[in-house]
Amino acid sequence: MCGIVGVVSKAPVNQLIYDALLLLQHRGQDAAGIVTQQGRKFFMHKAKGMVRDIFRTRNMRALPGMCGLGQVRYPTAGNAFSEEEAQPFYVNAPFGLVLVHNGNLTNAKALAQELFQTDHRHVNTESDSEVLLNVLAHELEKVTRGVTLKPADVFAAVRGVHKRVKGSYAVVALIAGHGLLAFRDPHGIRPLCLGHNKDGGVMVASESVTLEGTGFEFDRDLQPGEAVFVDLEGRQQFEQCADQVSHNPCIFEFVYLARPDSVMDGISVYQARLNLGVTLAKRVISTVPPNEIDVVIPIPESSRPSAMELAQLLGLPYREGFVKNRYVGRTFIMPGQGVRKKSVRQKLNVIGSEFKGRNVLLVDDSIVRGTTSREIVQMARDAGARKVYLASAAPPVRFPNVYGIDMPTPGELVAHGRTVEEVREIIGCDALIYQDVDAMKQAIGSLNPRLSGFDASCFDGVYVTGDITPADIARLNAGRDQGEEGDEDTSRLALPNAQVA
Ligand SMILES: O=P(O)(O)OC[C@H]1O[C@H](OP(=O)(O)OP(=O)(O)O)[C@H](O)[C@@H]1O
Ligand SMILES: NC(=O)CC[C@H](N)C(=O)O
Ligand SMILES: [Mg+2]
Repeated sequence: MCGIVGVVSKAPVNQLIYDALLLLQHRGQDAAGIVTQQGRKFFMHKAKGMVRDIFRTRNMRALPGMCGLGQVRYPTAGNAFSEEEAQPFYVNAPFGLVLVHNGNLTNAKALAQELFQTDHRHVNTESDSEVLLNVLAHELEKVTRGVTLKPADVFAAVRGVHKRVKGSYAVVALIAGHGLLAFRDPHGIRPLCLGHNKDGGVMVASESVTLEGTGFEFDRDLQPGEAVFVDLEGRQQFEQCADQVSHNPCIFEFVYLARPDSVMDGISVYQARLNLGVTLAKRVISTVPPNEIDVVIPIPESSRPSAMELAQLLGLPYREGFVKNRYVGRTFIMPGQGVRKKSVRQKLNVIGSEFKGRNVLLVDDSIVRGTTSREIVQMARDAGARKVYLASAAPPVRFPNVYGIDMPTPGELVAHGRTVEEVREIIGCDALIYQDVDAMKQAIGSLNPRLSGFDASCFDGVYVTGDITPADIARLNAGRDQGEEGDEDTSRLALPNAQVA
């Protein structure tokens, strides 16, 4: 999951896109970039790091124009350390195109070959997003003649993209001198919504909080397979460009990725997390009698709504036992296990008095590699807790994700091939309570019965785009360079977060 945004406005957009990217920072901490367009010319600045570190005043001044797009990157393909794989990507023909992408293509390797051999296009990085841009460029080239461009041509090109590309993709692109294009994959796995402001501006963004936080009004989510073309006057045209669609948003967005103040595909992320707390409370009762629990403590940040609701239902006190250092970013989306492990201790510290002599129920939104839980349980014990119980608002993460969440190999998932009891032993808690897969789907799905279902592949192993084989997973993972503990690169990557202070 990355965060993407695009704007067509009647005023300069550089500051607006910067502000939008700050509101999307939780979706990607590794790199960021902005492109603006003035006349037929694009202006770009992109680099590794957090938004605040990348854009200095001189960079902002060099981004003129009244339309543009931006991205914050959380790498799930190619090389996490390569500055060249930061987005946006640019190709010069046809017209001049720039693109930002949230998602992950599952056939990027085959497409890259095809682009080279058949379409005679050169892809210069390992990024699937650069492949996607070149497929779009090729499809656009096929349907256009001369230098004029009609929305119908753009939609025909998106049709071509849907036919060739597999996986998940929410996309925003600029076509030089013509306008902004945005589209969503036919399963609607990754989010994308649209809004307007009172000055005639149009914005597309990954999350509704981006619109709200920048003075835009939310109009609607883009539908799976649908594309919108916004010309430079702000006129919008929509078209369904996929032959077959289903609506299966990624359930992990509601569990962890998105901000709780966003509404996605008709579902309030906050309400989804409250509902998960309700169903988790039922699981807790059947495992640990509530009178054996003295206090419920959330593991900040994302678990708070679920923990709060759970505590209220069980009639238990809800207390803050961990203080988060706000200058350390989200640990799960950091590349490299070494950085992640170190960051949990840097990020969270105990308030000892909440633990001493008590039986505590810690609540997290999810347990993925177990990095956070292992450290946290030990910290609770060191602070004098008598019993440490742990509850997860999501079910065990047992399968790799191929749609834009960085959990590519089964081996790194603490619950893969293990029973709950085996995971409990590894984490070192006295009882481990997981959410149930169907209860999770019901808790969130009940908030929008019109959905076809969810992509819940990391929990149930069902891949909504069709069968993903172990060979596909191995192929998608090959070439990933995420660094290992002690790598020079990984320690370097920890710096931007520390420097934000
Ligand atoms: O089992 P793990 O591999 O450790 O991953 C799961 C943890 O990572 C996330 O926290 P993170 O610190 O990224 O973000 P948050 O502050 O939003 O909770 C998530 O909320 C869990 O706490
Ligand atoms: N998580 C994402 O959406 C990442 C987009 C793209 N696959 C990249 O690695 O840059
Ligand atoms: Mg967390």
